[in-house]
Amino acid sequence: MALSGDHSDRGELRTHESLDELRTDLADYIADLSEMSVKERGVFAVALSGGSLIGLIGYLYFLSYVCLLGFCLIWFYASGLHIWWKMESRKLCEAPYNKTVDWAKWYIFWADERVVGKNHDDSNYKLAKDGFLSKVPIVPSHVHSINDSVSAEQAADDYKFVIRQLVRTRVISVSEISDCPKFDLVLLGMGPDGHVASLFPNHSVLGENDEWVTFITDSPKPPPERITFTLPVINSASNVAVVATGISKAEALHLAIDDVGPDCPSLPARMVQPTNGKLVWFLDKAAASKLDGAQFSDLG
Ligand SMILES: O=C(O)[C@H](O)[C@@H](O)[C@H](O)[C@H](O)COP(=O)(O)O
Repeated sequence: MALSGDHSDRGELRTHESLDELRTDLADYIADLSEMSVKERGVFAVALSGGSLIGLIGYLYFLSYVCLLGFCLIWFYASGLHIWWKMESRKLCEAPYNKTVDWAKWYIFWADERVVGKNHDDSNYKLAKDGFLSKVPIVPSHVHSINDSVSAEQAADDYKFVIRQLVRTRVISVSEISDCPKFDLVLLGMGPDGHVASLFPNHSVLGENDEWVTFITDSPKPPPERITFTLPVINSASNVAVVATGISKAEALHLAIDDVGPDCPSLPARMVQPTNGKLVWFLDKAAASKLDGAQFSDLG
């Protein structure tokens, strides 16, 4: 059973009993936004991040290897668990969404990317391609990954250029308030330190207000070289979803969401505050365990 509630100005909280439930709710949420955006604008421009998020909308590639080893798969089927799993969980790349979502209208971007080759195991593009993009009929030319053959600085510049072209042609909308691109949806994970995209605590990049996309070469989470959307771009989106699961995220979520006074104003996850858009947090019970004051109500 999912619990949902608004948390003052920190957006809507959706806390789930299990990852299967979270997956299904996230898939419904994204499918609904896609439908609305295609109806209104004819397209759906979505920015992905890396990390466990992709495993929740698609598959984590390494799981295939595990299953290929045989034991897990045989046990899974022999025990009948697969029937329960199919009933409880729906992923965005599976039925019914693989048929009902208008994939041809999707445009894919990355809110952050590691500056490595596209075939490198650290690549967020590879993670998304293997686990999600290759499972649904998205038009290959609508997938905008970074230039992986140049420096981090150049890759950020090139990505800005690509985004600017697509803002001109209105594939990506533009914010009425700033001149920032306005993505229909920015999907973020959150690290145990409260980082989102590649915006890390106490990093100077948090103060970058002029650029749409910037780069870092000293990421505390490897690999060190990354490009990232800046806060003004994330906060100009029509919808921002932060997906965080597991007990390791609990303290950072408390600092990002609860009323903690002036203690944590510069925690990156707390700085996610869409100006005109909607912020939704997708959590499991472990991640939500240190939140206080949340008014939950049954989603039914
Ligand atoms: O490329 C990256 O490293 C990510 O974009 C990063 O921001 C990630 O989303 C968080 O670190 C959460 O990752 P987990 O969900 O795996 O903890």
